[in-house]
Amino acid sequence: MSPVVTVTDLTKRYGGVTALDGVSFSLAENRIYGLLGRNGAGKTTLMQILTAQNFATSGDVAVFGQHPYENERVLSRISFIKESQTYPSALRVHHVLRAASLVHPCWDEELAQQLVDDFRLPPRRNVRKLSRGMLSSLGIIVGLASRAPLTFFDEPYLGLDAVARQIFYDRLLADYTEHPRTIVLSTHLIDEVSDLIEHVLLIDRGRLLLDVEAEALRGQVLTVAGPVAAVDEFTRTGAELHRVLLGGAARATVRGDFGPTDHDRARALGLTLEASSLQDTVVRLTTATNGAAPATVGATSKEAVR
Ligand SMILES: Nc1ncnc2c1ncn2[C@@H]1O[C@H](COP(=O)(O)OP(=O)(O)OP(=O)(O)O)[C@@H](O)[C@H]1O
Repeated sequence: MSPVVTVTDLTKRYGGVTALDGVSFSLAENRIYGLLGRNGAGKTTLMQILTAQNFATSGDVAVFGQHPYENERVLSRISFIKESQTYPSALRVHHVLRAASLVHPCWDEELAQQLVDDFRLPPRRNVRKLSRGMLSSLGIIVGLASRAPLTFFDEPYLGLDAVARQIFYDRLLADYTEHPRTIVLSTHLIDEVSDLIEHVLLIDRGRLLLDVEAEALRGQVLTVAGPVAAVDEFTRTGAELHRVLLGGAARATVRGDFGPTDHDRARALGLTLEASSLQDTVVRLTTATNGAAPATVGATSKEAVR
């Protein structure tokens, strides 16, 4: 099946700032992607280019097999929900939903109304009078009810409380299960979405660090803990990303091609072994690339980054 998005050697420079640096990947049909990375990594720039709201400096993008710029056939199949979306101040909530229904051919009005109830949005309230979280809810409703074959959520939940965020995750998963499509979710709340994400794209300083199935990643990055000598022995077979020393004990995050025999090996060495959380993996990978020098710590809670 041909990819929904193909990005080839994409570079974007803003003057002296390289926001994207030779990025290549593709997005398959009917998957949920997590687009992750630290502040300033280049995530928004990438989504802007894919949705024709920004220009590449070099490289190619194809969306549904075509260039997205001024391409109505492509753009009508995309929904892009941004952090801090603004609306013309004269509009009320129901006006925004009506306008969105006109530009998104797959719009589902019943779903939109159900989400308005779920998020307790007052339909007749002027958008200027919505709270910060209510504005985010409105964006999320547009993103879900548009049912676009390619949907981008760029940090969609500024100001949204924990209950509303959970409603978003639940409704997204339920609707995606019934109406599969390609969804790209960019977020810093990695733990909250780790069960939703099927494929991870991790960007760091404009470069693609990871392009991997979430399930495969879970087996590749492990946290191993126990006596220092035993941890040293175990980590010989992987790339160590991070270590904490506590007296004679160590806790290390290690990346490698691990299998069942490694779990037996850890047990034989008297070590505990567990899969790192997605958030921990992202933190370790994006701090390990700083090239920070290893440090030694005593029996404190301070961390030594390798
Ligand atoms: N219009 C612009 N002019 C100059 N530099 C820009 C512009 N837009 C973005 N940048 C820079 O490009 C880099 C990538 O920014 P971008 O907004 O894509 O990152 P991000 O991963 O979305 O960050 P965040 O998670 O903080 O939203 C940053 O260094 C940013 O300062």
